[in-house]
Amino acid sequence: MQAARAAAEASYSPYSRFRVGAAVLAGGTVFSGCNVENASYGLTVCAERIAIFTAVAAGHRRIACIAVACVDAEASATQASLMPCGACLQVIAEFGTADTQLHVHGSRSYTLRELLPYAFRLGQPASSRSGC
Ligand SMILES: O=c1ccn([C@H]2C[C@H](O)[C@@H](CO)O2)c(=O)[nH]1
Ligand SMILES: [Zn+2]
Repeated sequence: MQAARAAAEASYSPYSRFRVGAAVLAGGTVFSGCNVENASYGLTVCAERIAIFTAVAAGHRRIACIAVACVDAEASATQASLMPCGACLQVIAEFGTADTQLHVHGSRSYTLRELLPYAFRLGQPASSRSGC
């Protein structure tokens, strides 16, 4: 959670002014990311996916857990629904397991099973595939 909060400081969020940071534990190393927005709003990528893709780019295929922090949460009227979005849950499903813990905004923790009980999967998970 500390790494997630630190990562949020680099958030590029001039449109939403909503700074989010995420940190994943993979192979004993913490990889972090922040949300990166775009003038073409739909191109925005969440902090969670940046953190996970950074871990994958470093050679990891399995994430142990993920923490997400929004440093602007206290000022936000949407505080009650600060949960990872569906796209990020699907990406967590790709590299985690049903038991992967999500530590959300310092409030409480959830398993992926709780938040995405019916994740879409194609055969073997990415982590156990050989080759690419
Ligand atoms: O779990 C979340 C929810 C939202 N955002 C980002 C996307 C966008 O930049 C801003 C507002 O939705 O927050 C994240 O990074 N992670
Ligand atoms: Zn997301």
